[in-house]
Amino acid sequence: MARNKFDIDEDLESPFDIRHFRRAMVYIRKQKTPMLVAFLLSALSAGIGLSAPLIVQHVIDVTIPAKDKPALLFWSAMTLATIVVSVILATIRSRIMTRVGQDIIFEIRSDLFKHLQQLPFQYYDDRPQGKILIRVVNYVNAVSDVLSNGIINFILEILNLVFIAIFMFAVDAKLSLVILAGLPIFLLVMFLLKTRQRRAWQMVSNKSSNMNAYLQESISGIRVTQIFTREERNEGIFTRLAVNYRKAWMRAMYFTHLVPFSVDNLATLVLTAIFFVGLLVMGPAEATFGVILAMSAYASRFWQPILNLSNIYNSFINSVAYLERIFETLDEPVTVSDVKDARELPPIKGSVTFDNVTFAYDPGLNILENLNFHVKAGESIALVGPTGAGKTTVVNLISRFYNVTDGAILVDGHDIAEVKLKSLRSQMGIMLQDSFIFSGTILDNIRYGKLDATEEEVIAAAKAVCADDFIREFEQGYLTEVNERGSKLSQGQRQLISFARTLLADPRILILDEATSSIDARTERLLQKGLNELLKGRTSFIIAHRLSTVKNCDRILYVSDKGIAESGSHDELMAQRGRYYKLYTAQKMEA
Ligand SMILES: Nc1ncnc2c1ncn2[C@@H]1O[C@H](COP(=O)(O)OP(=O)(O)OP(=O)(O)O)[C@@H](O)[C@H]1O
Repeated sequence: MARNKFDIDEDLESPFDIRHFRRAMVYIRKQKTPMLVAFLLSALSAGIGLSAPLIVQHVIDVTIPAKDKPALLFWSAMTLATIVVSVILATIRSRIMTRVGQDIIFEIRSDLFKHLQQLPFQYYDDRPQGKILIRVVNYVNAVSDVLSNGIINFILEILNLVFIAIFMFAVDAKLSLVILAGLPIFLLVMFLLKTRQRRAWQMVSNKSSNMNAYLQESISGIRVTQIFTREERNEGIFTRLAVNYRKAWMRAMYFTHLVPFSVDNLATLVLTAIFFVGLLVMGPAEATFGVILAMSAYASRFWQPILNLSNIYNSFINSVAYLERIFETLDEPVTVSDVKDARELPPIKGSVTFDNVTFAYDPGLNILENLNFHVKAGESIALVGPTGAGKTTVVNLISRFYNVTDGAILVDGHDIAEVKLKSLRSQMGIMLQDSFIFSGTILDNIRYGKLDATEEEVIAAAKAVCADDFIREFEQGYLTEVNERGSKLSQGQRQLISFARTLLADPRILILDEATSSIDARTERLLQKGLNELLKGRTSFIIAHRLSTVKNCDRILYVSDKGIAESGSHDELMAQRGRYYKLYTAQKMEA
């Protein structure tokens, strides 16, 4: 059951939960030295920057009236120096923090990727891939700034505010009170606007996630879309998602623009109040031109840190939701993993026993019930039966892609739930229905599971599965680049390549799920010969709908009704005249 379809919004308005930030401290702590350096540089740069209005006031009120040219030159040079030093310090800080932000992103993303690689099939069965991608890419990007710059900026803006207040009061206390009088109105406007702005941006994030999920699904399914000429309808769905995104974006931008607009207006109001109080109430003796100018400069600077603090607060709140999603992914239990005292599975001979195995993907809906069978090492077993009967499920359980709900599966007498997964899967060769091809060369693809295989070994495996001929027909042969999913290759060629990949690993147990379904009859006959050689001495489970390909197996299991309805060799089952017999004769007649 998909928990989150492409058109279902995620809940991004989480209550502020300090635990997420505490957990994020693991990443931040590693960066504490560069962050401390950046903080000191910023504090220094801000302090130097704040002294400029004081210099201006001194020059206007003292130096110019005294016509003191050397002092004027000195203060001009000082002003220039404050600007240059501030810019240099700010640049260094920005470089350091960009690095810190990227390092944090790198760490979180690596942890996510590592975890995603371990998550069981079940996790991927349950959610759209696009939404997983968004977590790894967008959400991590979104939190990096808060985790790196957010904390430093938060402290800096508070310090900035305190310093501005000190400088302001040092110039004139009365006019400073005028500025402070605007504060309650400013805070109220901020509170009202910022909450809406934050929600609006969360909506943007949600709509972008939905669009991404649908886009991903559409790209994966493009062939089916075109076959069924669903393009127009899909465009309709995409348009709806894109329109929702645009609406959300427009609304978010409306608030984003409204904030500085309101701040500017408020700042102008306060400035007017300064002029009014300074000129009309205090008079020119007390409120000199220099004082008015310096106070105007501080007044306009005073709102910026408050505005920045409210931005930081909003980012913190948003990040909580993103962090929650990131940590939720990291906390997703690896349900199929090594148990506490898991043993290494020694080199196996290849016997397999299903001991009263019951299995359900979704609780209560058993796909297999009390399944019992024993396969001797070296035996070749065919699993046949109607669509959806559970054949793939049986082989997925042998490789422990899912845990059994009840009972046990034994390989050479070892319960597979108690041995190390790696030691189990490395002795198995599994060829799934979907023969996935990765981007890279054909050689890389065959070598995928055995990186140290020599070129000769790769070629030998390809020859064994009759893939060598068609590979050599490509201009670049084994070095031909194939793209992800192998769209340059035919379905049969993809199957042959993944066949070679499976065999190269020289497994003791071989699982072939519809491995030859797309291969033409002539190649299949050739393949069968090679295969018979290769299967010798190995235990094999072969799922095939084309019964002609499995009739030579030692034993055929007819899977149906949550269990095995018939079991025996081809001849035995034909003699029984049961379900296998019916299926076989029906196929024979069709042929
Ligand atoms: N990931 C999953 N989550 C929930 N149910 C599943 C999942 N995979 C398969 N099923 C269900 O389990 C049953 C058995 O599926 P399975 O793929 O094992 O059948 P099969 O015999 O291999 O079919 P086919 O011949 O079509 O490949 C089906 O009813 C299917 O709907």
